[in-house]
Amino acid sequence: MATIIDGRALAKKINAQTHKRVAKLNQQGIHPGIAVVIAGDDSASLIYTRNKHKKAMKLGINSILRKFPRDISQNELLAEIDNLNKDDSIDAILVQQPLPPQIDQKTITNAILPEKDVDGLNPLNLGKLFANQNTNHPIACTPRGIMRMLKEYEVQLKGQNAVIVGRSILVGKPLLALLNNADATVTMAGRNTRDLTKLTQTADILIVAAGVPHLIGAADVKAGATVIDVGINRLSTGKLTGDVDFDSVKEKAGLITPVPGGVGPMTIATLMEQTVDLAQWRHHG
Ligand SMILES: Nc1nc(=O)c2c([nH]1)NC[C@@H]1CN(c3ccc(C(=O)N[C@@H](CCC(=O)O)C(=O)O)cc3)C=[N+]21
Repeated sequence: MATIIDGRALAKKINAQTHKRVAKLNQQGIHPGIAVVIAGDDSASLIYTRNKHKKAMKLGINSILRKFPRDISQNELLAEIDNLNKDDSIDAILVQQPLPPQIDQKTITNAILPEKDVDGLNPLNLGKLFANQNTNHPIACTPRGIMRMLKEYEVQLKGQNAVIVGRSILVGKPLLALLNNADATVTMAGRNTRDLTKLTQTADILIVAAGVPHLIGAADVKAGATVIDVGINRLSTGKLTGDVDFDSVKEKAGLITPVPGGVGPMTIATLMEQTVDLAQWRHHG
């Protein structure tokens, strides 16, 4: 029976620290602010947006939401980002993914000032991450939150086999760099991977971000492994479920994150923390 990683408890601890940091910055006349831009009505994005907004208010972070219809043009969206880049009250800009098909994700990502890129997706920030530069640069919040959980639960990374299922720019790729920088032996798998089961069975650390409900069952997992479930799937019953069959895998894994209550709250806490980081870096270097 695995130890269940309590993402909510750790997020609470981080949020308390963030709250204190915000109060301190306020005394120096600095008021951290985040802008979230959303186009369309993807359900995961709406959950995220709602939770984020509530949390920001609670921690004293200014939060503005710019919501656009799904038929917004790329130029309109770029103009909005340009305004936020120039707005001195905004430290962090997050453009929700996925974007509607008429909009090129890379063009949008490149338009966000690297100093305000709270998702860490701008090529300059991604480059610093892959180059393992220990300078102040933002890192995608879900991967950073996952690394924080692994640290909290004292999961050894050096020399361990880490398998990431899912190759997205928001989760898989930054995690590849982070785990590699921590001296793990990292394998990236995706929908084209042959014999996924055989590969995941080699994982000491298995991170699943595929967006496929219950993709991973007990037979896919090595006994005692650390299993991190990044999936967030809304079932027709309205229930949230991950990419891992929690009930069976928890009997075999050593450590496991639940959905909800695992990676999700950590992503939000890290987003808040990193918004404050960006405010601090922008004002103090
Ligand atoms: N540019 C961008 N950056 C993102 O980081 C990003 C994104 N776009 N688009 C959407 C996905 C999804 N995502 C979530 C984060 C937290 C919860 C979350 O708070 N989950 C709670 C929710 C529980 C509930 O409300 O029922 C939990 O797992 O316990 C959900 C979803 C971030 N994403």
